[in-house]
Amino acid sequence: MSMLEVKGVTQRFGNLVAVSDVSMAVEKGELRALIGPNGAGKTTFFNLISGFFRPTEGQIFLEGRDITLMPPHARVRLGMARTFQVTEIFPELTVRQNLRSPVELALGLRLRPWISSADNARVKDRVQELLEMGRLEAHADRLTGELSHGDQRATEIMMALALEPRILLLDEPTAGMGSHETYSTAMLIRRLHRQQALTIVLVEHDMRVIFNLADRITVLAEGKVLDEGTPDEIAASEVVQMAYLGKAA
Ligand SMILES: Nc1ncnc2c1ncn2[C@@H]1O[C@H](COP(=O)(O)OP(=O)(O)OP(=O)(O)O)[C@@H](O)[C@H]1O
Repeated sequence: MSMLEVKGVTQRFGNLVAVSDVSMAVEKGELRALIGPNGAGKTTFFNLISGFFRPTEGQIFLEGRDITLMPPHARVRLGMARTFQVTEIFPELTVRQNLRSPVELALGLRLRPWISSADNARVKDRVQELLEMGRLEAHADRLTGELSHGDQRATEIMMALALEPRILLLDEPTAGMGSHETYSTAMLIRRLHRQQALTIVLVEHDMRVIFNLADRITVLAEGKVLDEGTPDEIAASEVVQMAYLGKAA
């Protein structure tokens, strides 16, 4: 059974068909990249997967369960976590404080009026583990808003990971970064993918990141799947070169 299966999904906005009859299956432990020119429908498709939009047509399954009509928070409970193009951290909190809430949520402690010292120790240990995994220990007690763009993004990715997702959706994780930060963010994603055997779907514009990280690539153009395959297959694909890279094969 696939981790994520999208069947014939269409999203219309009035007369505009942003996503048109798209199907895609992502297997457990796979890192799938979604690429396509501007306006191809990548963000819309991501919003459909994570539940921010309900498709006009089609169905979406998470580990065989129909989640098409499920709101985002219910998908989170089933193990789907997402980061956004614009980082969603609390800049006035430290990195450690930012990580605490999703850890409490994952441990089922979020709505408790008080937390026992044993539970508090569990939260602290898990936060520490996430800081280490994200290579953020040195910044743990700094205000997140004062960190570099790359470290803020790493914090956000670790906040998503704190929810112990089975599938992680990353929306342009290297957007707005210089080459050094892009590289370290790509390495973080690779480490998490390998060490945690995590299924990841990412939308990304940076071709080096995509071709270095992805197991498979789905290319969208004008709302449709233009091609799908391994990085080598996509690099050699004539339709992709014609439509996406804008040059003759
Ligand atoms: N909420 C909306 N209402 C109306 N039209 C929308 C909406 N969201 C997206 N669109 C349109 O749907 C099409 C696909 O947009 P989308 O943002 O999904 O593409 P994209 O591949 O993510 O582009 P980019 O790479 O520029 O982010 C575009 O023509 C866009 O203008």
